[in-house]
Amino acid sequence: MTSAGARTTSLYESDIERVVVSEDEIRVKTAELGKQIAADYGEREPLLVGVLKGAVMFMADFARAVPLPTQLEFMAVSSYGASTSSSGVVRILKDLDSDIAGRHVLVVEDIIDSGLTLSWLCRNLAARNPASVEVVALLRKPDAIKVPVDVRYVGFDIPNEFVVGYGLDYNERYRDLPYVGLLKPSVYER
Ligand SMILES: O=P(O)(O)OC[C@H]1O[C@H](OP(=O)(O)OP(=O)(O)O)[C@H](O)[C@@H]1O
Ligand code: HPA
Ligand SMILES: [Mg+2]
Repeated sequence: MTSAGARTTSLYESDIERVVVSEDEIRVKTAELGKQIAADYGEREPLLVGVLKGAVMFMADFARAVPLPTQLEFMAVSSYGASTSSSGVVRILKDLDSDIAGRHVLVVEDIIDSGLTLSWLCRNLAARNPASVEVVALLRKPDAIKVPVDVRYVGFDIPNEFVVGYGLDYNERYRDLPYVGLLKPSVYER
């Protein structure tokens, strides 16, 4: 029987130039980050804040890779819309369901590109009086950063190219691709 991952891969194959971070690399790194964070937090119970929609796959896998009791919250923000570059204007589409005052907040993000989304979000969360705010991001583009963001945990530094998969979209497509891949420019130049 063909696995769901294999089916998704073959459906999108002609749109992907190359794999940037493979399924195996994501799995191994997520386990490493989970262990490291558990060691760093010790007795402190993190409140994971996943940033919808991009972080949904990483959040689901990461939450199960942290050998600590965690709680899950989600925020939805959008700065990209249907474009491949950030508008710089961040909108809250869905806010947290609970009060984070006194909590150890760990923001879970799929990617830091310009840094605009996270720098805005960290300021927004810090204003709610949490005990701490840290960030774990699966991907970061060091050459694209426009505003500095203090990120404690990063999975992979990647080149400054538009990638899709594992939660990351182009025009709401490819989020279900099981790896992170480089989208052929011909797809967004269509
Ligand atoms: O560092 P930046 O340049 O701000 O880019 C990173 C952000 O952009 C993407 O979200 P997007 O706004 O596209 O929403 P989505 O997660 O729903 O795709 C991504 O998921 C990050 O949240
Ligand atoms: O490279 C990217 N791909 C998809 N979504 C994104 N949001 C910021 N950067 C990216
Ligand atoms: Mg997006």
